[in-house]
Amino acid sequence: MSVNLDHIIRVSPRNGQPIVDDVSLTVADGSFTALVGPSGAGKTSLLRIIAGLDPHQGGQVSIDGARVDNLAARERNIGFVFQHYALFAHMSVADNIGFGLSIRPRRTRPTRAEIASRVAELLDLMQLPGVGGRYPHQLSGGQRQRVALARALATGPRLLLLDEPFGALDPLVRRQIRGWLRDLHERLGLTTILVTHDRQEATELADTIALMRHGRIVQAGTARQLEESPASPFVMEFTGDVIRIPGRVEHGLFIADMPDIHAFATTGADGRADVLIRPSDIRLLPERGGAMAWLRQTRGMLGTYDFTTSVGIQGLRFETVVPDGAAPIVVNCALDISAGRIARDDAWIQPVAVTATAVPALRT
Ligand SMILES: Nc1ncnc2c1ncn2[C@@H]1O[C@H](COP(=O)(O)OP(=O)(O)OP(=O)(O)O)[C@@H](O)[C@H]1O
Repeated sequence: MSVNLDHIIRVSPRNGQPIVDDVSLTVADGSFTALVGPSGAGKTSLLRIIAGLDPHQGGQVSIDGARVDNLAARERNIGFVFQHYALFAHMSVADNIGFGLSIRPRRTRPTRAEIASRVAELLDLMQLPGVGGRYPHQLSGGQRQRVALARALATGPRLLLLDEPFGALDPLVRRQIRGWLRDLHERLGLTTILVTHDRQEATELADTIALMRHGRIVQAGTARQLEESPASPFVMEFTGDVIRIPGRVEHGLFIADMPDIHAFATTGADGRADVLIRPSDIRLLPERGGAMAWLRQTRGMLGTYDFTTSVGIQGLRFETVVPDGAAPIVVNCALDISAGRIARDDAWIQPVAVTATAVPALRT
């Protein structure tokens, strides 16, 4: 099932402020999409609008090309699982899973035998054979969430919405469940939208990641696209480790405030600016400055350095490639940060590195 969101707006019923602010997104049939972003970004709200659980004040939601804005949640045939979408404690696992089928109107309701057979099939699919007679409190957290998934899938939806379904599970179980969920998604030909705080989880599971902030989607694409071509400094900081180095652009050069960092050419306009760089893109240049870098630990080709400038400024710690033949303490060194991106006020003034033409560090 494809999902198309067209300029969706939802305002807070409390204060009229936008919660979802002009969001457009296309989710392809059979794809796995992750909605990520900081707390309060509007991820859950967007999911609830798709599910039909919350109203929206502007825009259109279409599923498989047909508008569903006026359809109630149960008419959309969507499966959803929320982190705290508790199972019915007084019902057995089998009754929990079969619940959605058993409350259907008489003319579309399957027989008891058909429901039992569907429940057994789902328990098998969830790798939970033999637990149908147990009660939720007799299951582990991971098992309970799989039962919640089985319940969501019982009516045969082709669209599955998951809101932090594994948020309460311990990291090991969480990782195991990930592989299994992706497999389930493929096998059942589902279209899945997952809300998660966990960047790693989104990267491992999803074909498309939509990063939200302040009710908007700031960038949507593959994990690689977001990491390699972040649309803004916020996206770069959200998608991996970043070091921010303050400085200024002057006459076509970025000049860091800190000494022993080589200035480099930029096309950005003059004024205050920051370089944002992945630590592994920082190059340590022995014999090219007056600073000292102390190798704290190594990991393969990479080393974690503490960098102290020639005027004694400390505090820059980064993991990067250990230069050939470098001693554990590299004296008289400088840094090349020309592989970074230059930002001003949360926007790029130079989103990609201009081919490095680093000039010697200025001693300021
Ligand atoms: N029913 C509501 N009434 C008023 N405000 C709401 C309502 N639902 C959500 N909000 C507000 O909308 C904003 C977005 O909330 P939402 O839960 O969608 O964000 P989120 O990105 O899912 O956050 P989290 O990751 O913490 O779950 C928040 O500021 C929240 O307080």
